[in-house]
Amino acid sequence: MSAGFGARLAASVAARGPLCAGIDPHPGLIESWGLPLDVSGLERFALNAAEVLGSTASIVKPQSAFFEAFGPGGVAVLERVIDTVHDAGALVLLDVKRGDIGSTMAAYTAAYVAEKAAFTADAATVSPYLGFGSLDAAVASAREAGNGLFVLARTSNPEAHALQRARLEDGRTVAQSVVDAAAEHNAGMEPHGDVGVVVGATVAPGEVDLTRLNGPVLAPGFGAQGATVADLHALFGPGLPGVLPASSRDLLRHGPDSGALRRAAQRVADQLAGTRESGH
Ligand SMILES: O=c1ccn([C@@H]2O[C@H](COP(=O)(O)O)[C@@H](O)[C@H]2O)c(=O)[nH]1
Repeated sequence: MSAGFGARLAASVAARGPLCAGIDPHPGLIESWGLPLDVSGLERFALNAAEVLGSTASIVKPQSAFFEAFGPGGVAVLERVIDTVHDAGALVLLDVKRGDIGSTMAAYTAAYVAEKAAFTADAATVSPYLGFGSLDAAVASAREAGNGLFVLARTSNPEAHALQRARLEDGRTVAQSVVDAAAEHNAGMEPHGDVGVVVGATVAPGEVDLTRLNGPVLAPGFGAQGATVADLHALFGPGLPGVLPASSRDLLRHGPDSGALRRAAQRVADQLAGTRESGH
């Protein structure tokens, strides 16, 4: 078994900074790159983005939905994107947001993050909204394979407020209970555990307490959804400890020119690295 996901992620972030670069081949973006809206256009778009972003960011997050939308041919492109990102030196977080009863989660885990998984991602996003316990077997087999999971806690979209800020009988919010359950899985792991959470960069400061998490935090909503570096500071504190700010459209709009896309990603990576060095 290779080093655990938490350790591999820490090493990659130490080398390249915390930017999580997203590959979301929106139809409008594929067309804006002058490419046809078919599997050949998807392939050129996604492999170009994978080469460039995979050599700049510590972790790259392909959004599976945009590949699935093209059918089996699109899923085959997704497989090649994962290999291309790995060849370029970054980790792969596959954004699939799977959630189901435990026995079905075992099949999703076999697809994405278990030993000899069909897709060779380093981590995948999962939903705890069938009960956090439905993810227990997935956590165990991802960990056994040296891979990780990111559990949706407090997502970046405005529609999530009512559900995720609702209070349980013990007074905690639903989102906080997800963070606390992830923390239990990460307790005692070094440098940190392999069960991350998703907390949108658009969320109001103070809503979730991450102090006991001991795991990574994926923060989408940075860039195209409006959150800024200042918002990241306000929400997560100085130095952004363990936080992976995620940006997709706001980077990809700089293509198809590889140099322009690379410079855009490097600019954001430098901005975030400066944040960590100066601690503000
Ligand atoms: O709370 C969440 C969880 C996941 N996402 C995903 O992240 C990217 C965001 O794309 P942008 O273009 O940077 O807005 C996308 O794949 C979402 O499905 C999220 O936005 N919020």
